[in-house]
Amino acid sequence: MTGHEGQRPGGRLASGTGERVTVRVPAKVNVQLAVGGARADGFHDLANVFLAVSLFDEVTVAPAAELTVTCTGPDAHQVPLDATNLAARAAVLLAERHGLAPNVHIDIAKDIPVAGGMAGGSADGAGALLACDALWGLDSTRAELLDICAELGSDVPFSLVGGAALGTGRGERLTELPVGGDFHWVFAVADGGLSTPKVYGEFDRLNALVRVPEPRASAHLLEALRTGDAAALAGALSNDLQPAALSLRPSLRSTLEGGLAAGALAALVSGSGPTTAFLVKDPREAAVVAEALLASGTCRAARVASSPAPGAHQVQPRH
Ligand SMILES: C[C@@](CO)(OP(=O)(O)O)[C@H](O)COP(=O)(O)OP(=O)(O)OC[C@H]1O[C@@H](n2ccc(N)nc2=O)[C@H](O)[C@@H]1O
Ligand SMILES: Nc1ncnc2c1ncn2[C@@H]1O[C@H](COP(=O)(O)OP(=O)(O)O)[C@@H](O)[C@H]1O
Repeated sequence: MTGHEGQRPGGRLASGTGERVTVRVPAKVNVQLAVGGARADGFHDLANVFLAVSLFDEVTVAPAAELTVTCTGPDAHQVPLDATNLAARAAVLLAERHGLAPNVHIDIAKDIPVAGGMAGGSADGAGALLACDALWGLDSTRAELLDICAELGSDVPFSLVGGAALGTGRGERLTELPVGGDFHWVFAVADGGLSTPKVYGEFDRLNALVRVPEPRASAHLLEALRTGDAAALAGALSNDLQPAALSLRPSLRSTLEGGLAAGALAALVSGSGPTTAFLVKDPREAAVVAEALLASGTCRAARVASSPAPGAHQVQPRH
């Protein structure tokens, strides 16, 4: 990995700052997303194998008269700047737990596609949490931060942890996984987002007459991650939400086919979509597949990334 200047292990407060804290947080791809039947609380039990990838948002917090949010980047217009923003919600939850007023300005430099199944909002929630914890000198434990993350959303704990992890329950209970090498990816960004609850709803509709089995992590997949074997990982990738995402957005089929025709080892929808993910052999193949995807006109952008990537971590603020 490059570009982690100023990284502080554990995301602790840079000594002597107190004015501005910046945290960088990765996107994710689900290399396996096994989905169980709908639970009474509306969620689904999962075996969710997360892999963090090297597309990052940066969340900067600074003291302010009141809680405000700004966002920059190509997708910034799609990000809510009110109290529903996951970064704002993180600041409020942490402040409440410590009897503080959440008087911070939060600036999000957004590079993760919005509503694309790459957990960009979750990344900003985890980033704001770690950044406010440092700004306010709270020194929360990892367990305290993970607890707040789980309250913010099912994917948020993984954004804090990064690397690779198996998420069980609704995806919030994490077991970190060993990864034995780098994997290379191309992500095709679609026009417009897909709503996560709608995709889970479509999964329920498509499986209404089926007995959905208990979700389980694949031993082959965990072994492929552990050994860093891209060909084996390609054979083990799976996403139970893919039929639902394709049902809601049939045009994704041609994007998946286009990337495979251009030489990707495997293709799948990322999480609830509509971003599609292509596992490739190396960075050179990544460039070839990205160019072919763009030329095909079946996606809005093609992004190259590698994994695993580190979880939320503090970096030097940009000036
Ligand atoms: C599908 C996944 C795969 O990692 O990610 P995305 O593709 O959205 O990034 C996740 O399960 C998304 O997690 P996240 O986006 O944090 O969802 P939450 O805010 O907790 O829940 C939003 C809604 O999604 C549905 N939901 C979410 C998680 C889960 N295990 N079962 C569900 O049914 C519920 O309808 C819930 O109300
Ligand atoms: N900081 C944020 N960044 C992006 N989206 C956010 C954020 N906070 C709340 N949202 C909302 O979350 C929705 C899902 O966005 P995102 O987390 O990017 O996608 P996904 O859930 O598919 O991974 C968006 O449509 C937006 O309304």
